[in-house]
Amino acid sequence: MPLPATHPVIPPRKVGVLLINLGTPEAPDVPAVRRYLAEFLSDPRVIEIPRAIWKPILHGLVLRTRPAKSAHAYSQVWTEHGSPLAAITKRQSDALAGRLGDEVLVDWAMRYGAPSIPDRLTAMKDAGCERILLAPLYPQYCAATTATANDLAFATLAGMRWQPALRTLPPYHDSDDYIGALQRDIEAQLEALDFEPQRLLLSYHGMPERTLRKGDPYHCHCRKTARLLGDRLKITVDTSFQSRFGRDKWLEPATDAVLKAYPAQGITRIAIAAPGFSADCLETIEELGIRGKEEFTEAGGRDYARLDCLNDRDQGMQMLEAIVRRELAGWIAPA
Ligand SMILES: C=CC1=C(C)c2cc3[nH]c(cc4nc(cc5[nH]c(cc1n2)c(C)c5CCC(=O)O)C(CCC(=O)O)=C4C)c(C)c3C=C
Ligand SMILES: [Fe+2]
Ligand SMILES: [Fe+2]
Repeated sequence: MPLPATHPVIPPRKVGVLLINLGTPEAPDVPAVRRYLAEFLSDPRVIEIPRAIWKPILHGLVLRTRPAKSAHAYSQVWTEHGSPLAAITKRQSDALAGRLGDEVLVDWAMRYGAPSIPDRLTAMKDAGCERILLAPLYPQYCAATTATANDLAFATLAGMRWQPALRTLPPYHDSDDYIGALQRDIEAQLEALDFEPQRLLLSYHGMPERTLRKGDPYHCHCRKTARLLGDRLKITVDTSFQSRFGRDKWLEPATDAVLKAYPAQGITRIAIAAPGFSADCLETIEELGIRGKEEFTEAGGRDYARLDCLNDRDQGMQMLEAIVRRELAGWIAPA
């Protein structure tokens, strides 16, 4: 029997995968960075201070001073395709779409800024995705990253009449696919260097130390990744935490302190990698690649190499395909 003319069009059923990363400003200038920081630093999952205390600090101090400093940093890493974080996440999404084939619609979104999670989730549902895997690209679980991305996706569904079924990608900090990809990729990058590093420093994004006491597994996940990777690599591995923000005590040791202390211990040739970042971004290219190198060489270090993240290179995409296919089991045919 034909449908009545008033019946809405129902698109053919699809499975969707939404890759999610943190977010980045739309331009390396002060107004765009201020907009980005205002959204990011207003998230109570990121700054866990009572709003009545934090809001005046954010608007009266942080958003008046930090945007200029950060915009200068962003201008040093900006590319013809825009922010490295957004450009690489888009390439990962395109490459994963090619690997998964027509059965799966792959898209990408940012937790802060554009393209937004509500916008992309709504577009996926409109395109017929009745089942969607949310894939926040953070190997180590953290409430300030994984949970807030999932929160916003769930909040988006709260406004939908016909909700898609959702799955979320679990942390993959100890998965064989991830550790193996890092091992092979790091070994290849070390091999290509024109010097032999005495140490490999694994630098993770820091978090306030109290989040560990409150039960966030992030610290333990970072340590486990480092242990599993260290067991497989021939080089001695150290671990540190970067990007301290504010006055509270953060996870230690701090990356800048480790870099400054190495030369006095006779360690003057090092490589540094950031396995917690699935894509290179401000924190890896500028903080580790530019500032970290200055700190190390000013303290007497001689040779310094920043290794790239897995990004959309073969090892990274093989790993992403494997962990995504595992979570899609029962939704798509096995490869
Ligand atoms: C209290 C503040 C912050 C917490 C907590 C935090 C956790 C956290 N962040 C990442 C990943 C990224 N952070 C990036 C930039 C960035 N982070 C903070 C602050 C906190 N992060 C700020 C203020 C900024 C902006 C830049 C600056 O002003 O310094 C980025 C890079 C974004 C880009 O555009 O390139 C990433 C990625 C993780 C994984 C994490 C907790 C585990
Ligand atoms: Fe951060
Ligand atoms: Fe721990």
